This record gives sequence, structure tokens and C-alpha cells, in this order.
Amino acid sequence: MLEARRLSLARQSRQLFSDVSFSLEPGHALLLQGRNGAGKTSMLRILAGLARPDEGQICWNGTAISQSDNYLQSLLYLGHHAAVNTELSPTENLRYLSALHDDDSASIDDILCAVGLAGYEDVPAGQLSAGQQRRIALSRLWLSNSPLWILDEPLTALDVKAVAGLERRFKQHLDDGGMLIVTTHQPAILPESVTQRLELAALDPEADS
Ligand SMILES: Nc1ncnc2c1ncn2[C@@H]1O[C@H](COP(=O)(O)OP(=O)(O)OP(=O)(O)O)[C@@H](O)[C@H]1O
Repeated sequence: MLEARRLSLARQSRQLFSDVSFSLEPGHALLLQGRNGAGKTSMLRILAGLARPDEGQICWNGTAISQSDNYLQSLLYLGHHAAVNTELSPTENLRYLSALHDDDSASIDDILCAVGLAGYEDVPAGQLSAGQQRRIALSRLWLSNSPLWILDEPLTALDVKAVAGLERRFKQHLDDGGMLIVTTHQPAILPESVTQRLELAALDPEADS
């Protein structure tokens, strides 16, 4: 279980969030919402252990993440920018990514097919569209066994079919007892019965305008 306890963060003399607490159980998702600049990416980076809050603590199965010996291995974090080597083909990118992950059981061809890149396997990623490059980055969701996924705007640049594929993958992950924390402006992609929403807006100076 992941527990965030009384997290606070200020940036550039502005309080982004204060006293934010939540807990996330296996099989459940957290949808982080808020307008541009509300602090969603900052919150996700803190949850992923890439930055520290001004105050508060995050615990993984009862242990502070800074002390946990398995938090980072339990986590898959995908940031805003597609982590794709543009000189490599989708197949080569996936071979590289699969070496980083613990699960090599899924075939690279099957994953490329699942993310809709069949027919583009050997084209340098730099010659693919933004949405196709995003699909390469999202292939990690098919490679990873990590129980906790933290995803920053994963739907950016994706078409309807790719979004539907991701929706199915999210559901499978949650059904398997995984956890998901995600920012997206398309909340319908998450199964409502197991999703809690956290809105970072209360401290936004423009919130009432
Ligand atoms: N490293 C940093 N140093 C200083 N200020 C920062 C830093 N990172 C973010 N900020 C500021 O914190 C605020 C929140 O940024 P953040 O990227 O977390 O927002 P967001 O809700 O993810 O926005 P968006 O929806 O546009 O992606 C912004 O005003 C940003 O300028």
C-alpha cells in the first residue's frame, strides 16, 4: 500500500499544495487533477522519489520510501516526455527497455502489435509521428511487472484507438492487483469504481477567476 501523509510543496514563493494525504490500495487508481501549473507533475515526481516535499512523508507498505529497500523496484514512472531513442527503431527501443525490466516473457513483436506499431517495427523512431513515439514509450506498460505505475499525461498525442488500448491495459493492471496514479484530462479512461480523485486546486490563486 502507498500512503502519502500531509504533503506540502511551495515553488517560486507559491504554495502548490499543503497537507495533502491519501492512501492507495492494490487494485485501485488515483486520478490527480488540476489546471496547468497546479502542481500535478511536481506531486508525481515526489511520489516517484525524484523530488522531496517541503513537508510530509510517503510510505510504501508502512516504510518511508527513502528507507524502503524495494520501492524503486516496485515503481514504474513515465514522465511527460517520451523516453525514446529517436535513432533506434521501435524493435530496438523495446529490446533496450526490456533489458531494464524484469519481465522478458512478453514477445517484443506482440507488444508492438498491442500498441499499434505493427508495420513500423524497423523504422527509426525519429521518423515516426509524436503519437507513434508515445506508443513506444508506453510499451513499458506491457514490459513491466511493477505493481505501482505513476504516469504523467500518458494520453498525450494518442488517437482514439491507442487510448482504448491503454484503457484495457489499465484495467488489466488494476484487475491483477496493481496500483495506478495518473494525471490526464480524459478521466473516463479509468474504471470509476476503483478510482479516487485528488484535485490540486484549492490553493490556486486563479481558482475563483
Ligand atoms: N524545478 C522547479 N523549480 C521552480 N519551479 C518549478 C519547478 N518545477 C515546477 N515549478 C513550478 O511549479 C508550478 C507547478 O508545476 P507543475 O509542472 O507541477 O504543474 P502541472 O500541474 O503539472 O502543470 P501542467 O498541467 O501544465 O503540466 C509551476 O508554476 C512551475 O513553474
